[in-house]
Amino acid sequence: MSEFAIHDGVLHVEEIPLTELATRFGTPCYVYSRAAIVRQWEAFQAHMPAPHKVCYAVKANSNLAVLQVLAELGAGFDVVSGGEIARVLRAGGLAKNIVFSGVGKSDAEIRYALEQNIGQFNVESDAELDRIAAIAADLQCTARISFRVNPDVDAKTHPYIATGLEANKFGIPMQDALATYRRAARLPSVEIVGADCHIGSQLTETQPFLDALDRMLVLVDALAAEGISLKHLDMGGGLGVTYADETPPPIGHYLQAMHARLVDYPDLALYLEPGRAIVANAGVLLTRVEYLKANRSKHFVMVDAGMNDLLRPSLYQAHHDIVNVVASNAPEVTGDIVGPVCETGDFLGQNRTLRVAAGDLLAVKSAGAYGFAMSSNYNSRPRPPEVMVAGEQAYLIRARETLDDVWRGETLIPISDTQ
Ligand SMILES: Cc1ncc(COP(=O)(O)O)c(C=O)c1O
Ligand SMILES: N[C@@H](CCCC[NH3+])C(=O)O
Repeated sequence: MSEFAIHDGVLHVEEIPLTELATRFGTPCYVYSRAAIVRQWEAFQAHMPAPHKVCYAVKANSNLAVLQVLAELGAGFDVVSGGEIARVLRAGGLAKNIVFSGVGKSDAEIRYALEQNIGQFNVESDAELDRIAAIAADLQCTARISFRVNPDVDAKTHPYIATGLEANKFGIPMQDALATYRRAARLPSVEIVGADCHIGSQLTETQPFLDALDRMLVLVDALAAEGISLKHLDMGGGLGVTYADETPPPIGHYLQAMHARLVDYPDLALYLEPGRAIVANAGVLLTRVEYLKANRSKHFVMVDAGMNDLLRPSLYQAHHDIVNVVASNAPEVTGDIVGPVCETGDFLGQNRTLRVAAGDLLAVKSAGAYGFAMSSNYNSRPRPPEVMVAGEQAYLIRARETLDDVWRGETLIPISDTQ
C-alpha cells in the first residue's frame, strides 16, 4: 500500500494531487503523508509491546508536526542534541521517553537533559561518563545511563553511514566495556539501566543486526555475572528502505528475528531507534523544471531544488527515484537532473530517462528522511516549506523561508570600525 499513487495520470499523496500542492505552496516543497508515518510506526509497534520501546531517531526528520504525530502515538525518541530534546518536548513528547545518543554531548546539553529528567543517556566514552556523573552530582540528581558499545560488526552499508566498526568514532570498544561498566557501578550519581549499540544506517540485511545482538548478549551475560543487571538493550536504528531496488527485510521479519534471539532474556526489554524506516518513504520533494539544457555530450534537466534542499545524492551518491508528477507525452530525455547551486556535485539524479519539458513538476521520492533535516541555506537559498497531508487536508507545517530569513541573525558592523 502506498500513500503516493497515480490517479488519472497524476501522482497523488493520499487524497490530494501533488499538482494542487505545488500551486498552493510553490516549489521546491517537501510533502509528507501522515498515514504513511503512522503505518510504519504501527509496523514496529505491533512487535514491540511494552516494556519494549521504539525511540524514533529525531535526526531523520525533526519537523515538529512529524514529532507530534509520533508523540501522540506514544513514541519514544532518540535524540542527539539539546535542540532535538527541545523539539521533542515542544511537540508533546515525554521527557521520560527520550534517550540521548551522540559522541560529543556538551556540558550545557547534559545539564539541560538532566533538568528535563530525560529517560537515559547513551554514553559513548569514559570521559563522557565522568562529565555526566559530575553534572548530575552538581544538580543533586541521578543520571540514568546506558553505554553505547561498539560491537565491531560490518553493517555492509555506505562507509559514511557505517558506525559499528572499530575504526568508527562511535561508542566504547567492546573489549573495554566491562571495565567501564564496573567503574560506572561505583559512581553514586549514575544509575546503569542498559546497554546500547547502533551499527549503521540503511542496512538491507538482518544478519548484521543479529551478529551485533549476539555480541551484545555476551556482554549482558558478563555483566549479569558481576551483579550488574540491565533493564534494557537498545539495538539502535538502521533498518534500510527501498530507494531503488534494495530489498530490506520487512519490519516484522527483522523484529521477529531479533526477538527470537532474546527468548532466554524475558526480563530484558528491547529498545530500537529507527529513523529512516519510519519516515523515508513518507515524503517526497516536489520540484519544478526550470530549463532543459544540452551540451555536446550530455543533457541536463535543471530544476528549482538543489543540493542545499536534498543533500543525499551529492553526499552519498544516494539514489532517489524521480518521476514526472503528471504523465507526459514530451520527448524522452536521458541526462542529469541538476539544481541551481554553484557546485558540479549539485545533482538530484544522474543518467535518468524521463519524459519531461520545461515547467513540468517532478517528485523526488523517498525524501522523508534526512531530506529537510540536512538542508541548508548554501548559496543563500531560502529553505523550502514542509507540508503534511492527512487525507484530504494539507497543512503547512513549516513555511518557506523568505529572502530575509537567509541573513536572519546576522548584523552589519559600524563602517568606522572596519577602517
Ligand atoms: C545512534 C543512532 N540511532 C539511530 C539512528 C537512526 O538510524 P536510521 O535512520 O538508519 O534508522 C542513527 C543514525 O544512523 C544513530 O546514529
Ligand atoms: N544522513 C544519512 C544517515 C546518517 C544517519 C545518522 N547516523 C542519510 O541520509 O542516509
